[in-house]
Amino acid sequence: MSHTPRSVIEFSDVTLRHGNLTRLETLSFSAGQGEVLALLGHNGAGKTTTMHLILGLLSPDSGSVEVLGGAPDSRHAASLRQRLGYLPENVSFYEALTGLEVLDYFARLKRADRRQVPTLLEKVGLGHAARRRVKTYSKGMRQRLGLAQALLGEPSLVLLDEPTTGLDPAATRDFYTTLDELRGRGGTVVLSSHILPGIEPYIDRALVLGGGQRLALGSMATLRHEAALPVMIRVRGRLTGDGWQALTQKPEHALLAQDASGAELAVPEYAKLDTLRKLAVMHDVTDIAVEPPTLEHLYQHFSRGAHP
Ligand SMILES: Nc1ncnc2c1ncn2[C@@H]1O[C@H](COP(=O)(O)OP(=O)(O)OP(=O)(O)O)[C@@H](O)[C@H]1O
Repeated sequence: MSHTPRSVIEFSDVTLRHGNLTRLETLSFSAGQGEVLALLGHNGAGKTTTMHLILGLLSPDSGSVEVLGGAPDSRHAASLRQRLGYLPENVSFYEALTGLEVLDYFARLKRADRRQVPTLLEKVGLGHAARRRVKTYSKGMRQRLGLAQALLGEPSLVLLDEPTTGLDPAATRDFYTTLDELRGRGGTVVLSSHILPGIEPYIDRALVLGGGQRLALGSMATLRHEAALPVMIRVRGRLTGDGWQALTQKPEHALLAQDASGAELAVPEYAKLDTLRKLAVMHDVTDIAVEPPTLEHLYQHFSRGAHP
């Protein structure tokens, strides 16, 4: 029997203005239990505003926001705070405290079990630096401490604003592995990111915002289907035969580059298999690689022309 995940976040036609400025306009989306949703958008697109509405720090002018079964700007806020973790965009801590002391302080604030503090520091790779003062931490170490803070109390929902800023590639991978664990135990994650390469395997859906509006929402498969961008086919070999000439002259094929070692063809999805079949039997073809549009391509496609 198929199981529909419970909705953890529900935005219905949310509009928020500030004077003449529209920060969000009729934004609707939901996020389910155990889902990782990425918020993507240029500077000023409305990502942080969306997070602040989820946190109850802002209230919509019209429309409604529901988080874990209630409005976050209502009396529901107190119980919500216990079940929610948040890593703000610019994280800062008391410099004179050690990592252990900082996290212990936040555990007390959040009324979370303080015994989990050393384990969390280990989990984010700060075990060795737990007793060092935060002022000696690098940017990446501060970011890891911020993540540990957001994970205190096993939250049902975690909001992460630009979480991988300042992290090196290994730390970014560790970070996403931690998110996978969270998702594995049914936690919901909403993260905003400018750093697109590499995040595809870890997110379930992406919400592309522009000028406070929803420009696209869906899984990679849905976004690829909607964008209908061509697939890139890289062919290796000395491509001179009649078959190759005929293929590149097809109106739906775009020959992007060609030299003595090979060529790049952009082909619509519907023509992909037919093209591959033809390439596979050509004697001058020695290798074929197929690259579907990446999240970065899709993001560029959907946010083209969007104003902040
Ligand atoms: N405190 C504020 N008062 C008034 N307007 C604001 C405030 N904060 C943000 N805005 C405006 O709201 C809109 C959305 O901003 P928001 O910070 O949500 O964007 P963002 O997508 O998070 O951008 P960034 O990638 O730069 O963090 C922008 O037009 C911005 O100028």
